[in-house]
Amino acid sequence: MMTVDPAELSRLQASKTIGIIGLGDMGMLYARRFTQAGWRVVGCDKEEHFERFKSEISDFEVVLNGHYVSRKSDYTIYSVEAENMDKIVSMYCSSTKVGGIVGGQTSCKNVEIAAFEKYLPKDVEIVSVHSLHGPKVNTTGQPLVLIKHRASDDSFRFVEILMSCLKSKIVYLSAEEHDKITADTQAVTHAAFLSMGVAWHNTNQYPWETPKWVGGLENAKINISLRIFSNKWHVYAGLAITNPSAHKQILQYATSVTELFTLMMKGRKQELKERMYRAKEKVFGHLGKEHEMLLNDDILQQFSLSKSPPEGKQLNSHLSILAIADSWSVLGIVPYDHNICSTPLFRIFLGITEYLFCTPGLLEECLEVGISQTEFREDDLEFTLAARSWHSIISFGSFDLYRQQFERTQKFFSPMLPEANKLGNEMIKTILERIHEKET
Ligand SMILES: NC(=O)C1=CN([C@@H]2O[C@H](COP(=O)(O)OP(=O)(O)OC[C@H]3O[C@@H](n4cnc5c(N)ncnc54)[C@H](OP(=O)(O)O)[C@@H]3O)[C@@H](O)[C@H]2O)C=CC1
Ligand SMILES: O=C(O)C(=O)Cc1ccc(O)cc1
Repeated sequence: MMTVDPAELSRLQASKTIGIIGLGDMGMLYARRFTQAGWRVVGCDKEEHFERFKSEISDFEVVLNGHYVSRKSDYTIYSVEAENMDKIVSMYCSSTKVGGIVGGQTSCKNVEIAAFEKYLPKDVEIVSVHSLHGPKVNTTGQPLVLIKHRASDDSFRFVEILMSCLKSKIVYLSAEEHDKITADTQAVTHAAFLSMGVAWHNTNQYPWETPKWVGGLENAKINISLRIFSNKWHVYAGLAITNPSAHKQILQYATSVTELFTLMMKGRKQELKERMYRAKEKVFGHLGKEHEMLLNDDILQQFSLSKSPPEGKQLNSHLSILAIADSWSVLGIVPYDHNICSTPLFRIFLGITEYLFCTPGLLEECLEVGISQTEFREDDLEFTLAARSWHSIISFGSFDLYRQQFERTQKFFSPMLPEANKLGNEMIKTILERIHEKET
């Protein structure tokens, strides 16, 4: 954690105003936390929401639109949908205070920085941010990326001091580095869990009601998938569609799923084994004997959505997990290198993959099931189709199709989403505490 001189903090808080454009989940989180820490905050949402926000919010100033925010603020953060970033920046940027600083919270920096460079007056500085967690996660200790794109050291220091109230772990990156890492971590993780959800939907199963999806690994898959479907579609669409590096990762994931499923169907056991052992060596080969695994089946066992979880476990090919290790292997990604900059969902995906590959005998068991049992063929086929369909939608850049596919499955799961969210929060809290213990 950085140290902040109290006198410097008081001087900045007395002289600077922080602006937030977009008072949705993340914008509101920032506005509230900055206000509570003693900063002067001014925010806005869409003009049509002004009266509602004005009557509901009393702890910071709410104004009609982004022009009023920009004129007053020394640091303005755009916290809006990625799809509309270019349009919204073009609307308000010319009102930015002379000599001010501007940044954004969007999950991919490619479009955000391009919009700032295109529309902002040259005297305006650019420092962008990205909190690598959802709005309901405790910010303490979570990664927060800071991007000093066009700014003096003093201006950057001001943003660092402002952000210190979140008690997050600051990670310093360029916009390009940020997008490359988040493509490797977030985008492909979401693609996997979105595909699980669509596959369950297309086979008309609520997995917590089916005796097939039993045990800790299955609980993690179900809870994360439903957690994603309980969020807003635009968050996931934006970070996948607007990030060119993400397209490559998601294509590789869909290709790995297809190729592994084909080997299973054809019964090409030796080829499948060699490929997965190669992936194991490339992704997990560097872990020493003393490496303590983050997750195991027992820890995850307690987080079942089922009212009376069946005993024992059902063997599964775990195609979705085999395919992520294969993708990392083919693309030469060592996921542990990204731990410093990872989201809770990515850490869990890595944790369950590590568990499957590093528990003696478990990988062999999965490969055997994949080759010789037909119990999961239909599910694996639907999963393959879903992974390929998400890849098509993302590579065509269609926000509209993304929304349709997402909301269709969201509706299917809607009766269970509140409960799944509660359980998912508990599961994430437990796992984050475990990560914290391991790190300290
Ligand atoms: N949710 C998450 O887990 C995380 C999200 N992010 C990123 O942060 C950004 C915001 O996400 P999040 O808060 O979740 O999304 P929300 O949809 O909750 O918030 C966006 C807000 O911006 C408003 N808005 C749209 N246009 C304007 C405008 N012209 N002027 C002012 N406000 C406007 C929206 O109104 P309306 O709803 O009416 O369109 C909405 O209230 C996104 O780019 C997302 O990718 C980053 C980290 C985590
Ligand atoms: O942890 C995840 O991957 C999430 O789903 C929450 C999330 C969504 C978007 C972001 O830009 C950062 C975090």
